[in-house]
Amino acid sequence: MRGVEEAGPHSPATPCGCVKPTLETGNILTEPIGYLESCFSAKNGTPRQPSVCSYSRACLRIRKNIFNNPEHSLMGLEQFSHVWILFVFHKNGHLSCKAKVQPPRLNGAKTGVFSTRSPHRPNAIGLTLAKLDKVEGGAVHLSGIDMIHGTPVLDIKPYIADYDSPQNMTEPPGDFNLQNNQYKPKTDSQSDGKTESCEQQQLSGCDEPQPYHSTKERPKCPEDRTSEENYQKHKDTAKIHQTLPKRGDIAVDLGLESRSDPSLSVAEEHIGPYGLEKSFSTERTEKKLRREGGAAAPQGSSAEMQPMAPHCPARTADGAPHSTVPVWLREAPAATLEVRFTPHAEMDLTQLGSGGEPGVGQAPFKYFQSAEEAKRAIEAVLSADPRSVYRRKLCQDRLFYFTVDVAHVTCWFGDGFAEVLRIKPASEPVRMTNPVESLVSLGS
Ligand SMILES: C[S@@+](CC[C@H](N)C(=O)[O-])C[C@H]1O[C@@H](n2cnc3c(N)ncnc32)[C@H](O)[C@@H]1O
Repeated sequence: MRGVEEAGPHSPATPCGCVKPTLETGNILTEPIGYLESCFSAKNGTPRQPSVCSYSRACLRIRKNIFNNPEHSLMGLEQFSHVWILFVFHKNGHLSCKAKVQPPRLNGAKTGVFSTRSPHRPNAIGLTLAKLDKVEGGAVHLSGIDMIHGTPVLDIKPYIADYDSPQNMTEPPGDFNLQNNQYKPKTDSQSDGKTESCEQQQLSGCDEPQPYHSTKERPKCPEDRTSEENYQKHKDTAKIHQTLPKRGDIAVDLGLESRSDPSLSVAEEHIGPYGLEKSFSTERTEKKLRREGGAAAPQGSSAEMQPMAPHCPARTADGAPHSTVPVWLREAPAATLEVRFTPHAEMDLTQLGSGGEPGVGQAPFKYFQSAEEAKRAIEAVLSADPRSVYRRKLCQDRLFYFTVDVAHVTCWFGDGFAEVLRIKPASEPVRMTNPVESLVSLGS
């Protein structure tokens, strides 16, 4: 394969002195196609992934300065159930980012930024798979989102399972290839004098870098290794500690809806983006529940992730390749919390849904259809524990606030639960970002 010429932002000129078009150097000046109107006003309390809360709603209106007739650009989109949303993490606060980050699920341990969904990355671009509820003129109505109000959106693309899910990828028959994570031992004559072990092939094929460090023992080939063995290996190397997970925990780990979520229809499960992992997770859930617990990163440590046995993908029953995730994502320590509402908070919510105190005329919810729906959304957000690792460890007894739709929620966290204390009308309406401020230059 031909190497890609390095033409960074500081070398826009060709050897002959011509200036290369910026697209060729990878520098683009983006112009948001619209600014998201979201039920979440701030980062606090916004789900970490779209799968956390199926009631989280948003609307995106295509701007007229992108297309004179925004509705033309959305023609045909209504035929899709899900869309990819590419957006800018405009509220990151700073442009800097680190090569290693501490994702909340790792409870303080570090891993490479590109193996996470951290908002703090070289180009502050987010990618969310949202449910497309409705296309209305030049606007799209979405649910299951994890972006805050005012988020500049760069693009919408339809989710197409045939293209976007490894389950649906076709492969050359009977051949080893790097995409399918299958190990086929090389003969000596093939090996070129270099050691290309199962582990290397596995590494090249897997989504996540999870090297073995032992050179003495040739690791089992992916298809030989059971997930139980993977777990054992991880347990040995990462000095994990065990906690008994709840069912919902696994769902959140893998970006799944909770099974108790009544909005999850069979059709969505079937065609949805996480269908593959769902069957996968059910099996793992059972295994996980059978044994005593899951792995956890060392509590309170800021250690780097220890090398661990990859979760090696096998294949689905019909022979399609699985996707692979690292053990820390499915065995992470963050548990699903039980969510309670005080009688006072229940009352607040009912009042809010009915338009506020009698005579005050407070507008009811803008995004939720009922107080019941708002309650479910609050439950979903809190059960996934939205606190940062810092807050979880050092400010455990502090009150936690967040705003969803017109509800300003006050709660506190105890051992394994979150309790909603008050729900008041949000005092400040969310202000839209000035579009001019949101022009983002990428790659410079
Ligand atoms: C972990 S990111 C994941 C986003 C996306 N699903 C992805 O994988 O790229 C989601 C978190 O980003 C934060 N966030 C959402 N919108 C943001 C914005 N416009 N600017 C900065 N941070 C944002 C919220 O705290 C939210 O919990």
